[in-house]
Amino acid sequence: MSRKFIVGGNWKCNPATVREANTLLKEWKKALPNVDKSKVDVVICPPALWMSSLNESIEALGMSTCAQNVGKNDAGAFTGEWTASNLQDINISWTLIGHSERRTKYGESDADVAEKVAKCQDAGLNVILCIGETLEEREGGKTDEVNKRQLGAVIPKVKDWDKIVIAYEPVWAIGTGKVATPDQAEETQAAIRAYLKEAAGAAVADKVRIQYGGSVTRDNCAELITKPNIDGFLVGGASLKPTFMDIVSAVGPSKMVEMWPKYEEKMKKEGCNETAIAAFKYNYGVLVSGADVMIPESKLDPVDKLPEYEKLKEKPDPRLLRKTLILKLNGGLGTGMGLDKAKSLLTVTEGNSFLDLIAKQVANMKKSFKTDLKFMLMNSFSTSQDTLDALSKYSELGTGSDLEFVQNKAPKVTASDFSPADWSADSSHEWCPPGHGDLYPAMLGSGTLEKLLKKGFRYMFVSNSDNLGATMDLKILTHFVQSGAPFMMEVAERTDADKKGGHLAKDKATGGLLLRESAQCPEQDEKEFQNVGKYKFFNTNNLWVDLAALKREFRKNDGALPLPVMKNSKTVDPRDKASTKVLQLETAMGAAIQCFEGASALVIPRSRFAPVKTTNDLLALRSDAYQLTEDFTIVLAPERDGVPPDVKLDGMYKFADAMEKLIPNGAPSLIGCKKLVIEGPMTLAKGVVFKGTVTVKNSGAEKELAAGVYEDKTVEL
Ligand SMILES: O=C(CO)COP(=O)(O)O
Repeated sequence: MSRKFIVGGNWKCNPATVREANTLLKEWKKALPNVDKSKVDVVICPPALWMSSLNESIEALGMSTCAQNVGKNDAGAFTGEWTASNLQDINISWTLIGHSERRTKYGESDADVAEKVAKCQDAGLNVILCIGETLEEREGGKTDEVNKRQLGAVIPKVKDWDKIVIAYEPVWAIGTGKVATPDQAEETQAAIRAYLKEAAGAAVADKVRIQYGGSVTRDNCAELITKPNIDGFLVGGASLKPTFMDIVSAVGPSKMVEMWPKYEEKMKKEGCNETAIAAFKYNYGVLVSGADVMIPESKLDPVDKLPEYEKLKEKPDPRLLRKTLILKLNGGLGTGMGLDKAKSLLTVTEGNSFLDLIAKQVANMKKSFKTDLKFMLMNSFSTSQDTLDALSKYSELGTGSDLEFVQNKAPKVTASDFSPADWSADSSHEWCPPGHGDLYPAMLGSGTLEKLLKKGFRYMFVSNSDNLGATMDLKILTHFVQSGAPFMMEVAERTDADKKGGHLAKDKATGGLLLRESAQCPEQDEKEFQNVGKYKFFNTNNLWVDLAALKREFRKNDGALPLPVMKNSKTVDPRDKASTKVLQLETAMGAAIQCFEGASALVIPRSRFAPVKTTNDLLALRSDAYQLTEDFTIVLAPERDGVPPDVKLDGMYKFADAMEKLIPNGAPSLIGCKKLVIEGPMTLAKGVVFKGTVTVKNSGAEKELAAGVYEDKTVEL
């Protein structure tokens, strides 16, 4: 049977004045003018003194007023008490009974609670009966026993079960910010229902609603409410905020309840594993909860000092290499550069693709460290085959599941109603890769994490395959391991050119490190976001992860890492702008820094960060401004003094094949070039040398720029 949801707001002895209470009700009215009573009951428990005066406004919102307590007595000489009938008399038809604060702070026994319930039954009052175990009891394995005892005392007094709601509130979760995990709450509430069945019969067990209470917020409610034995919430602290209405909305006409079964079925049919499903469910839950993904300035402190690569003192320990995996993220298609295959197949320099260079780097590292380094790739469903083919000539790298694991797929979400996107013309368009934050669930779900740990691997160095500066560095590995940090991010100093990208910061509340991406910055804080003097560091996506700590985090969070979720608006068929609007839910792997307590960061030289995002980067890389070293890394020529040339190609060269046509004879010399701007159709002859700041323009038909030295000038062809 389906039970109607019920959400309670237990204000306890708050707020300070009745005026504030009225203001809160007005805020709620703005946020959600009227609750859909057919879907959810909402009861509000103000301090007793205000019940009468607030009742009308509460009812006007489609909610009911609920007392926080009631006497076990009838009318008479009971100073300070009120009776169940008194409540009925002032049109209050609900009360809480047995809240843990009444039990622990005012000595209410199971017998007192039972007597109160009996009085309410006689008066026809609805009761929310609160039960739950203390931390000590949970840790002593007594959770179910305590709940049974508290509930068992009441069962003989109940004649009308329609007037009873149970609120399971683990005492350790009340007001602590420590919410029970959805699985913990579900497991306990299922046991409560099983006991009800045993003691009061199947019909009762089936219809009685069981709320969960204890640090419920709008951020965690969407996930909890998907559990079959959680029929709503009893909310304390979060019910004193305007955003309490987000909890009501998440529970009432819940998209999660309505849509999740469809997603689950779709993902199962597609063969997605449990971890992939759990990861998407978390992301979808965040979407439908309407949780605020913004990180305002007021919540942040800047990070001023960090350890620096040049100052590391640890003595490099080569033994650690045998416990370390080098992982390259290779899920990206080079769509931005007009490719429909893995971006890493692009030729970078001297006939080598990114993959060739990576393979040669690894072979070289094995030689120089005299160790058999473990190397793997995370591919996506669209890059796997091409990549394995391209790497087959480097058999010493490994093959099959020893060489790769494949990123998960996630369903696209219809933007208008959050239903699973449907595109029968080509159902492959209904799926998308869920961002590189999927690294963690993909490692877990593919069994790779477990396999590596079993084989004695403990650490992972992960970087993007288009960052050829990201090589294994024993000094960094040793520093990471000896620091004992579970997670470490290589960061570089932001310059004006990086001000639009994300930055590292400290969470004011916890002191922990986090990343703020531009999509997470409220508009009014944009100036501070771009202040590179204040927020000095950016994430290079070269990350170091303790695999044992990763496994612990998964365990702690029910098999999903709670990474910030980004909504990417697209059309279901990316090439058909008129097709259905969809949202792609993505996470970023660097954001995991906030999930690990004690995570750290290291400032590295720019040479470890040389990504190729555009054909501008590619042209520069192909030129003599960069050199290919003996260990197959690409570094800036020493003459450049650490500063890459600033190349701005016309939009017509955005795609790699167009850029190839611009330089049919190879890249021009850029070793002495500060800035190069190319505008209009042209080709560069063999032997073109740019120096200083040069602009080349052509507005007519394609022309060739003749060989020669061009220095600090604008050339019109
Ligand atoms: O006691 C509670 C509700 O009755 C829960 O309080 P919190 O939501 O503040 O943890």
